[in-house]
Amino acid sequence: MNALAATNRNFKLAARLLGLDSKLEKSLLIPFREIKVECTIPKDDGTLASFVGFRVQHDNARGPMKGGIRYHPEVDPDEVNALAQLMTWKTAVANIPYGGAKGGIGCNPGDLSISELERLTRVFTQKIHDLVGVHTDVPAPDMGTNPQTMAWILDEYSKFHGYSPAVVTGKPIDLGGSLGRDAATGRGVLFATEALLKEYGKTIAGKHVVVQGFGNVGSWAAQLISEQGGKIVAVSDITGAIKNSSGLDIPSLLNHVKETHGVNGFSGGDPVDPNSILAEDCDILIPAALGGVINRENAKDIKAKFIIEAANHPTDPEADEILSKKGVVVLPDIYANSGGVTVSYFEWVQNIQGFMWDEDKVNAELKTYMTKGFKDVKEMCKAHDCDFRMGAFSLGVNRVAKATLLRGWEA
Ligand SMILES: NC(=O)C1=CN([C@@H]2O[C@H](COP(=O)(O)OP(=O)(O)OC[C@H]3O[C@@H](n4cnc5c(N)ncnc54)[C@H](O)[C@@H]3O)[C@@H](O)[C@H]2O)C=CC1
Ligand SMILES: O=C(O)CCC(=O)C(=O)O
Repeated sequence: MNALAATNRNFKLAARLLGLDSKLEKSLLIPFREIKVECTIPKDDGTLASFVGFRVQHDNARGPMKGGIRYHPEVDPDEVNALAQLMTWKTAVANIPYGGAKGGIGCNPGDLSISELERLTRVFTQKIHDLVGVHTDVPAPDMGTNPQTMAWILDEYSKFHGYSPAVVTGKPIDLGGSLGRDAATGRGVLFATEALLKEYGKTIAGKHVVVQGFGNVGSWAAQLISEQGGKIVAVSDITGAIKNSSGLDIPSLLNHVKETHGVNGFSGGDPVDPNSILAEDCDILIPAALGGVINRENAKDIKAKFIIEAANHPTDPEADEILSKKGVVVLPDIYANSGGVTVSYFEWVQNIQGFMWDEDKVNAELKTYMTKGFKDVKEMCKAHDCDFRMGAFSLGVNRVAKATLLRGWEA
């Protein structure tokens, strides 16, 4: 099932659980605006290269639309639509005053030089600058983008609208970025995991953990979980996969990745087939890379008792059914990876106030939001006798539906 069909399916199940009026259901499903732009740049060798960029603004009932920008060869309109919709429910689950959006450019950032990436980012920003803004739509990093990408967007946007640091989040600290944003999604994954395990009378100490994806989210999650005594027994990224059943030395692995740009070849572990990493023996599985990786083909092989969705839409609905029958507990993306957008919200608030928080305050506030989010999701699970995915979807959809009804439709 593609990402959009899967996300629509989960939304519709939640809408039924809540007994939403069918007209309201339809209006919540249709995106507010879909933008598709052509971005042509001169490459370093003087030839031209054309790319397609997207920004889907899904819903703004609860506030400015918010969500990352992804640079990846597989970016397509359906996927961006699904990811934008997920942002709407995610910001509502986190209870931060935003709607949802997502963007992307179909490109392989690894094939482009820094100056080509800068030109591409600037052309994309020129094409969308009048449709984003501090109080309309606030982009942030996602797969393949980073604080430098946000700095270029900020600079290009500011040429048209005056200096506007709050138009993007996930910026470099020197340009008004928030302390703690870099680690925030991974730290949120740690807090979510702790909250879930507590529910089962367990802690992270000694748990065997597998992480798929070792970029911003996966590497921070692995580092913070290992600092709490969790054993990271296997990790993978685009370059390969490694395992060590006594636990990988994460600080050494981080150094290796800094030097070689991938986990492949790390001497503190044995190479393993990246295609079988999800089936490695562990207590906790953390997908932190692409969507749709847990599907009807491989769900039966998963040995983890808990899956914490650090990636967006890593689990297909057909896999959800198989996992549920196996008794595997899945903590869904729209709660589990909401730490990133939550600290993006703190960054936006700091920019608007012209004030900077220290990192301890950022991390403490993040913990408060993640803990409250878990409690709210759990209450929905209890009220509707459903799993965590439906608990989170019904919580998010209900909050957006309430805001939509309060604002009304009168023209
Ligand atoms: N950056 C953020 O704040 C947030 C990111 N996410 C989600 O987390 C996931 C990861 O995002 P980031 O860490 O920001 O991206 P990133 O670009 O920093 O890292 C992506 C990682 O995935 C790996 N990867 C790519 N294809 C792979 C494959 N086929 N198998 C295994 N690994 C593969 C890459 O090598 C890299 O290690 C995405 O699904 C993203 O949407 C969710 C919430 C916030
Ligand atoms: O930090 C943000 O605004 C958005 C992060 C994001 O794209 C996500 O949560 O999937």
